[in-house]
Amino acid sequence: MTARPNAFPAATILGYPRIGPRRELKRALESYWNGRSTRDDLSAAGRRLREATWRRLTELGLTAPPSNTFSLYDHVLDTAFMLDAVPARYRTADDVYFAMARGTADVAPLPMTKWFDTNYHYIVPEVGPETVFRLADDKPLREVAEARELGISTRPVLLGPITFLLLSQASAGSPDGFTPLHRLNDVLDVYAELLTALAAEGVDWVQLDEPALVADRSDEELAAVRVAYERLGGLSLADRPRLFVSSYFGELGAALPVLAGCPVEAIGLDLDRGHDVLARHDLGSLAGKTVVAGVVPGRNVWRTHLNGALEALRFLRGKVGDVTVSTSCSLLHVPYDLDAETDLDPALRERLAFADQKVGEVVELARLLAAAPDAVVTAPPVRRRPPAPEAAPPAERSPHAVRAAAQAAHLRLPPLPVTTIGSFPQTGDIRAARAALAAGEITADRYEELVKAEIERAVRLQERLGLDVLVHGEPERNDMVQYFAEHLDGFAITRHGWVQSYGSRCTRPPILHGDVARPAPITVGWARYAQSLTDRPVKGMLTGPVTIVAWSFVREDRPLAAVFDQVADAIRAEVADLQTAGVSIIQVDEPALRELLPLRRADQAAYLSWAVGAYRRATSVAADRTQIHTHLCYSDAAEVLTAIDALDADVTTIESARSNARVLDDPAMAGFGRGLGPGVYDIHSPRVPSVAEITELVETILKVLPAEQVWINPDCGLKTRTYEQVEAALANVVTATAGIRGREPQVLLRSCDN
Ligand code: MET
Ligand SMILES: [Zn+2]
Repeated sequence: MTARPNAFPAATILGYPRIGPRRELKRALESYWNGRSTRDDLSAAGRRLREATWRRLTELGLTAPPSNTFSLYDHVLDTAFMLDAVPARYRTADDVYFAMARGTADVAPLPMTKWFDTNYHYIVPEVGPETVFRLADDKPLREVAEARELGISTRPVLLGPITFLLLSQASAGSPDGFTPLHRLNDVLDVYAELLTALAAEGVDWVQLDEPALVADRSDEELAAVRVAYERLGGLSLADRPRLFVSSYFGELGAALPVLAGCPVEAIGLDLDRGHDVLARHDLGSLAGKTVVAGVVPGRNVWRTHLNGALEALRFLRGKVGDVTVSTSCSLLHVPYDLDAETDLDPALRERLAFADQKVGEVVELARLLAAAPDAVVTAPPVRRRPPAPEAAPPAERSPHAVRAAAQAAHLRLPPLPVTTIGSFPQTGDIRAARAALAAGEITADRYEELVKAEIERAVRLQERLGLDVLVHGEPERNDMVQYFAEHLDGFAITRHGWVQSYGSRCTRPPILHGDVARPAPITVGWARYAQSLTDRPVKGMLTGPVTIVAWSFVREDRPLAAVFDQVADAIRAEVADLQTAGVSIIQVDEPALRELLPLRRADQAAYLSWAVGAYRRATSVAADRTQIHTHLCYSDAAEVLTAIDALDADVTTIESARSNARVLDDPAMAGFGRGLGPGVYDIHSPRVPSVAEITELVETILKVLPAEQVWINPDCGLKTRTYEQVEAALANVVTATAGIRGREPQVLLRSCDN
């Protein structure tokens, strides 16, 4: 790869994981938060990780690797901090940055939400008319200098101004009609200052990430894109580095001609998700710019089909001239290195590429592209997608009214039944037992005894507190998806495949690589044991097909809809077996229903119909008198309410305590015709809600929903809480419910309870 002066490197990546190959950052953060180390220790840990990353990327063949892709918590938070968008209430905290991320004893943290359609979560900045922007932190410059000391020049990566503002929320008290985008000009002042400072440091190129441009954008937003990049690109090349605006997670759509018309030197296209862009007639408008072609998928763990990628690169080169090989997005969303996975089946390993292998792929593709400079592909390469399967119509259950009557007669529950979402606290003992089993230090029989003891503890507690529908507490599960993946054919589990979810939190997504099937019942033994301990109904507890797929790395050689159906069939077999074992209530959780929702509205209906189809396929084997529950964790359920409704579960539990049941203000919510349990206990906080608070919340709910539809439950599972907190909180939930039942018995009496 010979460098032309000021040319963009021939191969690059948009970003790299930062948590550390052995989760070093997680350890460093947690030790700092627990007061076991200093801020300096934490900074030193960060420096070591950055150094290791730049050295590794250089060794793998990248020139000018990206910098400023590291973050102590989140890159959106870093951007807010850098621009001094720090709400006043955090300014007096000892550590302002972490106060915004995690809150303090006095102030709640900024909200956190999902980064587009990934499992990464970012901190939502707050921007108001009063925010005074200034360049308050020089992190991008510091990282450039730090790398240079190692003899490595880097390309700093910044979150673009448009995406930053579109992801921000208006601060409380902003006037009606205000949106953060109204502050664009002020934010651009700071970006301009930063660009000038970077140029003074000798930086050649800077990357501005604008993933928000792959979602539907209004004319006003597109106009803002033009304003931003005419302004920044309009700076003279003495005062700024060359600008590379990267888009990812989909196609640029209407933003493509806008960006193409701006004085920026390079534009990044996601050719994995946005492969169809190759057929666009306006690609020629990119001539004269460097096109950074994201042909190596950054979001999955599969090897790239090098021939197909090369064909796309050659076609693009024929259209636009200067082409660089890249990943489709940052590699933040994949594990570091396949070489660490020595236990994986070699045949599967052959098919996989983690971050380091993907770096190898971009380098190899750049070599192949350069090796035949005249090779041009003239017709846009079409991606050979596997054919869509025949859509099998979802099997139907009887109408809800019929089921409700059968269930009422069978279950004979009191009005406002009290239940929980599934998990009880995961004690240190049960985690230790699982580790001991994995290490071969205890036998499977001993492990079973320990799990049974935990189940009994949870069941006895629920009986003593007076809950109406019990759970077994899920002590046997390390994670609600991994547990099922470990028991189904077609999945592999990695050892070190951690991916950052937020802050210090990581998940290890299973790899769904083959045909999914259930070789044997998974949960039936535990469910049967739990039910044998009590006369009250104990819910069977399963993870739904959509969530299993959403939280795994999924094969791409079959259509997604077909994969959903296979997973659905496995769960359906489990539902059938639970039912045969005498379980009368089965909960099939779908907390990830919204996660795979496509970013563009036009694609959403098709996704929701597969997702809903898979859920119904999994649950429609339930007899009328078997009550199907589902659980979703978020409060803005209204967004996918039609889909939730279409799941056709008999009872749906959602989060609502955190938002004071505001979820019910949505008019759509009032039309929801089946059982609904808006959470009355916020399990995300160690606080124990009082009887009065819970009573008030239930009363708010009863103003909107007919009492015979209402269930009383926490917001989500209890696994992250302690037994002490859970016992106190659930006791208050039961007391509050009993008070309300006592007060309004006639209203609450169910027609079937005569
Ligand atoms: C993220 S939703 C969690 C549902 C699961 N049944 C639990 O209680 O833990
Ligand atoms: Zn939940």
